[in-house]
Amino acid sequence: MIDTVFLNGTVGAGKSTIAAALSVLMTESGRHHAVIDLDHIRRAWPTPEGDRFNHELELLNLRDLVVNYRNAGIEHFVLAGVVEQATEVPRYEAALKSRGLLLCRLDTDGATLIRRLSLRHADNPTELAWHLRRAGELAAVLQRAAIYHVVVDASGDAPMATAREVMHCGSFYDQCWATFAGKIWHESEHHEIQRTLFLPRTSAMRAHFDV
Ligand SMILES: Nc1ncnc2c1ncn2[C@@H]1O[C@H](COP(=O)(O)OS(=O)(=O)O)[C@@H](OP(=O)(O)O)[C@H]1O
Ligand SMILES: Nc1ncnc2c1ncn2[C@@H]1O[C@H](COP(=O)(O)OP(=O)(O)O)[C@@H](O)[C@H]1O
Repeated sequence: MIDTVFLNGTVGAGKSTIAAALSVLMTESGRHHAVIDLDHIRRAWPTPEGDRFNHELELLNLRDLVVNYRNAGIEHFVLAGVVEQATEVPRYEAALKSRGLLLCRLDTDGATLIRRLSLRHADNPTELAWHLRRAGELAAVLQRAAIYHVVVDASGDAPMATAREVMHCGSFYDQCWATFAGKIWHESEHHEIQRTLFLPRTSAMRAHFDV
């Protein structure tokens, strides 16, 4: 059973924005949940050598936060962050004590990414240049790694619509989680499974998750 949605994606893809929109949907459907923006719990300086994004500190912080959230009755988590390698997924699951983590990659087209980042970093050209460069670099890394359960297009201007699409996908995977035991599909397998399993998605998901 899925209790966590991890929004993965390149810099500026819309992870934080869609996480906030998912929180609205989860509130409306009565799910006790917490949103954790992983950027916020790894921001510290200096960073250890060989871990420029403070990944290890992020996982330690996550583990401790989750204890508090769970003690407070939280059962579902929405994470916004970056997973570059499949080997990191079980580490997140362990930190969260998750019974099912849906890894959702948000894809945003290049022109939209540039527009969003240019707005977000309008006051700092150095920051803008860093984020634009890293956005392209990380998008390529994530494409190559091809680790996800679902990919959702986040180029649109309506975050709630994108969040609904994520929820629909989550519902679909919830229904076949026992069969696939959370397996993350690589690109080739994914297309095969999409052909056979994505067909009942619309009606099954809508019935379950529509808000
Ligand atoms: N591997 C990996 N792990 C974590 N984060 C990653 C990674 N690669 C890139 N990013 C993205 O880098 C962006 C820079 O983060 P910050 O501006 O917070 O700077 S800093 O990391 O604190 O120095 C920030 O971009 P945004 O997603 O736009 O916020 C991070 O998400
Ligand atoms: N659907 C959207 N429509 C319009 N602007 C968006 C949308 N999604 C994100 N943005 C804007 O784009 C920028 C990057 O989004 P953000 O959620 O911060 O991405 P990430 O967390 O992946 O870096 C932000 O300034 C945000 O307000």
